[in-house]
Amino acid sequence: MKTELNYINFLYQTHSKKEVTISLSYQLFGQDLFSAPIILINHALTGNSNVAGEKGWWKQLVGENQIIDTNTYTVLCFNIIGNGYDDFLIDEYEDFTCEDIANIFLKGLTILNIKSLYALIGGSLGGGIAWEMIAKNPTLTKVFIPIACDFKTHDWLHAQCLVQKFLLNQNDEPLQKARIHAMLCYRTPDSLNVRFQNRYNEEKQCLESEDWLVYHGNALHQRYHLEAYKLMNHLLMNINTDEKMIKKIEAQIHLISVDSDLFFPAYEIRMCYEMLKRERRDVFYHEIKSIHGHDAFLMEYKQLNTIIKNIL
Ligand SMILES: CC(=O)SCCNC(=O)CCNC(=O)[C@H](O)C(C)(C)COP(=O)(O)OP(=O)(O)OC[C@H]1O[C@@H](n2cnc3c(N)ncnc32)[C@H](O)[C@@H]1OP(=O)(O)O
Ligand SMILES: N[C@@H](CCO)C(=O)O
Repeated sequence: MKTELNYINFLYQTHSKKEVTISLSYQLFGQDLFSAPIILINHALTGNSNVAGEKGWWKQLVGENQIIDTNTYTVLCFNIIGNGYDDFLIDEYEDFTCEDIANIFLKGLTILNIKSLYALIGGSLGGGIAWEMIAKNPTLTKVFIPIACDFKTHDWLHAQCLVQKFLLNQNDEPLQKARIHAMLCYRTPDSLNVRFQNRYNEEKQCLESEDWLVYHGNALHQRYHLEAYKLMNHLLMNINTDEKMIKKIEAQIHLISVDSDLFFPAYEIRMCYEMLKRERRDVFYHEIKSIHGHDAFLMEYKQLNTIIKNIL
């Protein structure tokens, strides 16, 4: 399996009219390019191009003999520029929109000479970027699987990202505090209450739920850059795919929601399904049942794997 980082360099003008030199990094897994069907996976908020293998963030889904089987497919994953995984960070993060990232990924595909994909899959923010990509190129892929995301950011998600922005722009442990707030949006009251049952950690003199939140704040602080988190939050806050264009998408579309997702509520994704269904036949809706909320797409692998196995 190939896991080294590769780079594509080009000039790009952002929607805000800034000329930037882009060094788009990516990883390939599985079969050699052009020898097998290509699946592009767009990573989620704090993910990266390392989707499979020992440290792969989606190794429960992608890899040898996994549902997205690298014995069968070429799996390609770009890093959202500025995510820091390739040591590249962006200070002026508000120069970029989700549409820019979609343009940059599409340009990357063109430079790699990839004219079409077998499947385009994205989770959360990665799914939002995938929506923007496919709206710009409706014939890009045969199968489109956006997971726990929608083609636009709705008000409640925008509001939570605004709180994230406030936390990220203050000086007292900005990344840790923002992550703690975000964890509450990725989960649900039931997820925490059922799991922790008000248990108290005598040694640490706090509730176990508090210790868990603090752990996740510190864990992200150790593995992630503040600048990258500001950018990802800004992108999540501004998914805004042109609704007229999504009706032109030619792919078979499989929308996957989580019934308890607070970020991208299942009813919003069902509304998108119903809108698309009025125009066409090959659109399908799947729902993960979980008490865990948005992060269920990183936890409920039995369900996710069954859904994706039946699609591919
Ligand atoms: C696309 C992407 O999301 S990128 C990468 C995947 N995402 C992340 O890593 C984001 C951060 N991680 C998470 O949100 C979660 O770990 C998930 C969604 C991957 C899994 O959630 P859960 O099943 O609830 O796992 P949980 O948060 O309890 O534990 C994860 C790890 O933290 C550790 N941990 C959790 N709470 C504590 C604590 N209070 N003290 C010490 N360690 C802790 C666990 O031991 C576990 O370690 P392990 O991975 O070495 O086994
Ligand atoms: N919890 C995941 C998904 C958020 O959408 C992450 O940190 O990337």
